[in-house]
Amino acid sequence: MIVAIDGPAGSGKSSVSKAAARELGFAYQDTGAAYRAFAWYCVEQGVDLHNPDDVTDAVPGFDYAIGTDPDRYYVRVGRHDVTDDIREPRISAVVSAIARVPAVRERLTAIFREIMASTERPGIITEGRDITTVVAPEAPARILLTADEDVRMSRRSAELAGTQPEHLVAEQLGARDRLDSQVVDFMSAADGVVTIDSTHLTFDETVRAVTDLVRATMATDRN
Ligand SMILES: Nc1ncnc2c1ncn2[C@@H]1O[C@H](COP(=O)(O)OP(=O)(O)O)[C@@H](O)[C@H]1O
Ligand SMILES: Nc1ccn([C@@H]2O[C@H](COP(=O)(O)OP(=O)(O)O)[C@@H](O)[C@H]2O)c(=O)n1
Repeated sequence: MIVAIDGPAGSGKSSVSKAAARELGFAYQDTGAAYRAFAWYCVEQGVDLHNPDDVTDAVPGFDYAIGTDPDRYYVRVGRHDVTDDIREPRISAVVSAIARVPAVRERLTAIFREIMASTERPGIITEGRDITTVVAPEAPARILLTADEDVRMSRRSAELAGTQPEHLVAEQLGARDRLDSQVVDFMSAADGVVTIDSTHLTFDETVRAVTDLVRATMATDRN
């Protein structure tokens, strides 16, 4: 059972997908982590992030691993555990530049599909920006998770509490969404994609909306 979830930054994709996967006994795949890990790798290698040819040349050397057990999340590049490093503002600030390079999207999409195909659990929730439209458009359950921009910004500020001034977090989030929107459309639901708007929902209510939809889809599939 493949569950695809897309949405803008701070809409709750990672936290909600992880909690829903835990409840359903599913695996959880965070695809944004792969883009962040590739950005980290390019920075380490001294690649000019704004030169698409240089970024493309870095693709074959990218050795990536991610934990898909919602209780054992990790992200590795080669021998390096980059789980925390990829969340740093210096990576958030440059990830959109590498995410627009076609060779990067092609390679990462292939990795995402391999991970979905090899899960040993009864299902996997994969979340990102283009999962419902490009990576797994055939998934039986496809969700666009949204929330009003000011709500998303204050949730992300709360997560980063104290590490960065609130206005900076909001500016970076808005700038990243604008850049990312030039490459994939994650603000409107494609045909057959169910929108869950969490603006007025609690976290638990949002998780419930996802698990209810997945269970209903599984019940329909059985009949
Ligand atoms: N109703 C809600 N739905 C989703 N997330 C919520 C909600 N209320 C609060 N949050 C918090 O907002 C944050 C969303 O961040 P995250 O899951 O990283 O989003 P994304 O992966 O889309 O960037 C989390 O800290 C989450 O706990
Ligand atoms: N399927 C995806 C997932 C992420 N991304 C890119 O990866 C970046 C980081 O994604 P993320 O999901 O970790 O970002 P947050 O929403 O958690 O802040 C995004 O800003 C996009 O540039 C993408 O292009 N396609």
